Amino acid sequence: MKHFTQFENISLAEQLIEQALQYKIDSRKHISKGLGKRVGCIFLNPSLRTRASTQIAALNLGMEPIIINMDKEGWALEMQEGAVMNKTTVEHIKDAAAVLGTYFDVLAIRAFPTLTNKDEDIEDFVLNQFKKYANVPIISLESAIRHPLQSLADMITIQENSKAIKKPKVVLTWAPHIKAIPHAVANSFAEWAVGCGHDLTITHPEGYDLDPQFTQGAVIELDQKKALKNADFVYVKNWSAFNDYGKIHSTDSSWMLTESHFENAPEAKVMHCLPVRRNVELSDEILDGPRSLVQKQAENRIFAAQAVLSKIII
Ligand SMILES: NCCC[C@H](NC(=O)CCC(=O)O)C(=O)O
Ligand SMILES: NC(=O)OP(=O)(O)O
Repeated sequence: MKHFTQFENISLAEQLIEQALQYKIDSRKHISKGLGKRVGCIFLNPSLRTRASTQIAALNLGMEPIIINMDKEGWALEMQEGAVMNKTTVEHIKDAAAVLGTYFDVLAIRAFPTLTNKDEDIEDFVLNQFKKYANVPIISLESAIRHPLQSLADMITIQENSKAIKKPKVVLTWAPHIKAIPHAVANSFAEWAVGCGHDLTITHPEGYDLDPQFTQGAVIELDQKKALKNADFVYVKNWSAFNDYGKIHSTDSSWMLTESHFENAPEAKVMHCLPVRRNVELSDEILDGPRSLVQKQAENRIFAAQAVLSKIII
C-alpha cells in the first residue's frame, strides 16, 4: 500500500482492522517502528478528531507529526494550472506540494470539496495535486469525495459491536442540517460497508441520491421507516444534493432520529462521525442513550490512523 485515499480491497481492509485492534490492546507495541520518520498533516479545513488522532497515532509509532493549518497559517494556494497569479493567491499548489514532499516521509491531507465546482470535486483535484507533485505516500484526512480513515474506524466499531451477528444490516440515513455539507463521509461509508461485505441500505429524501459510483451494491430505500426495519447499525449523516450539486432540498426534521424511530429495530446501534449538530441531525435522546456508538468511533480513529501509518512506513 503506497497511498491511503480510498477502499482498495477486503483483504487489505481486514488486515488494517486486525492491526488496529491489536494497537487498541497495546498502542505502544511498535513504538520504535517509525523512529526518524516525519508525517506532515496538512489541513486546508478545520478538524478536531482527525488532527488529534493522527498525531497520537504517529507518536505511538515513534514518528514525529507536524501539523500545518494551511487554511490559517499558510499562504493562500492557487489551484489552477496556468493561472496568472495577480490576485489573492500567493503560492501554487504544485510548488507547495513539491516542497512538502521534500520535508516529510508521509503527507496527510485534509481538503474538503468546493461544493460549487462539481467536476473539480469529483476528480478529487486537490488531493490528487498533492499525489502528483509531492512524490511521497499520501494519506487522506478527508478529501472532496472520501474520508477513508473515518470509514476504517467505523468498520472497526461495527466489527467490535457485532457480537454474534454474521452479516449485520447497516443503514445509512440522511439527516437534516442547516448548511450544505460534503458527501465524503457518506460516500466512503457506503464504499467501505459494501466492500467489507455488510448488508447496506441507504435512505434519504428525494433528490439526495449520492454519486452512484459509491452506492453500487447498496439497497436504496426512500422510505426511512422501511429502511430502518431490523437494522443492526444506523449511520446518521447529512449531505447536500449531488445531482443538483451542493444544494439543500430538504430540512425535514422528521428525518432526525429519535427513540420512536426504532420501533422495528429495537437493538440498533447509532453511529455518527462527529461533529454533530445536536437536535438538528440527531437527538440528545439518542446521542446520550445506550444506542450511541459515537464516542467509540471517535476513539477508534486513533487505532485506524495507527494501522494505516504503520502499513505505509514498513
Ligand atoms: N470530518 C467530519 C465531518 C466534516 C463535515 N462537517 C461539517 O462540515 C460540519 C459543519 C457544521 O456543522 O457547520 C462533513 O460533514 O462532511
Ligand atoms: N470525524 C472527523 O473527521 O472529525 P474532525 O472533522 O473533527 O476531524
